[in-house]
Amino acid sequence: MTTTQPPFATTGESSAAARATALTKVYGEGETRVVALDGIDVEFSRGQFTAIMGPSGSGKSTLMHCMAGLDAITSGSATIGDVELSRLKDKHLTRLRRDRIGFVFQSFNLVPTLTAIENITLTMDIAGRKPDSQWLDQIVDTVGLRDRLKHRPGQLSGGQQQRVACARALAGRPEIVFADEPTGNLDSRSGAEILSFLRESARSFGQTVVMVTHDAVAASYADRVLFLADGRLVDELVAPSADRVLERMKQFDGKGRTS
Ligand SMILES: Nc1ncnc2c1ncn2[C@@H]1O[C@H](COP(=O)(O)OP(=O)(O)OP(=O)(O)O)[C@@H](O)[C@H]1O
Repeated sequence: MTTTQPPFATTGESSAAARATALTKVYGEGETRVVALDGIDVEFSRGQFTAIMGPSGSGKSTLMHCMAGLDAITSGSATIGDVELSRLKDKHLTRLRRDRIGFVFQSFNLVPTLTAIENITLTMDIAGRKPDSQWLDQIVDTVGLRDRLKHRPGQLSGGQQQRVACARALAGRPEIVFADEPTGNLDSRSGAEILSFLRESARSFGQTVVMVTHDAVAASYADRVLFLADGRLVDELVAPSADRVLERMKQFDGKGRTS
């Protein structure tokens, strides 16, 4: 069997793990036309943990979906490493998502019939990639799952399930991890563990992480917070505290516009 090099193999020279340039996303047309993203320019540097905040409908999920190749963009560009997503055919986009991007969802999205360790290595098993056992060990220990690896999701608490999902996201050493409200279904203690892990993965492992959240405390774990309103990037806080994030959020009115 011959294996072909994926078209998204890159030199690794780009300093940013991901980048949006004049990224625009329009849904519908005519009366139902919605400009969800309106010319976004943003860079996600390697090893940086970024939180995305903004009022409901401001475009947070759309930005994440477009950057992760889950939604097609209308104009501009979205790149992972040096790869322009809009140039990829579906098959290659699927492969890029599988091999280069890690996902953590609010609802964990684990396979109920598989054990924790089988869930963690599932993506690599599907890709036919052999997990790096030393790396796996390190992740499993960092998330504190060593004694739960043979448990199925139904035998784990929500926090433990989300730790499995985090380990799964990092297992293949992806270019970038996208986390969509990862603590939305967790109590504050379990949430804090997940957020500490995401922060630690950026600091200790150089993992690039982008997280959408509504929670100022969650955002304060990030290196920086981006604020969206009406599909535009309107502000950024570096080394945020929960108080500063809350203060900034108060400047949005109920319709999601900045005051
Ligand atoms: N599939 C779709 N079809 C049409 N409009 C959509 C679609 N997805 C999102 N939108 C619209 O795009 C805009 C941005 O939505 P998006 O879900 O990205 O916002 P959000 O900031 O993630 O909101 P929330 O905080 O409520 O999850 C909204 O006006 C939304 O109604």
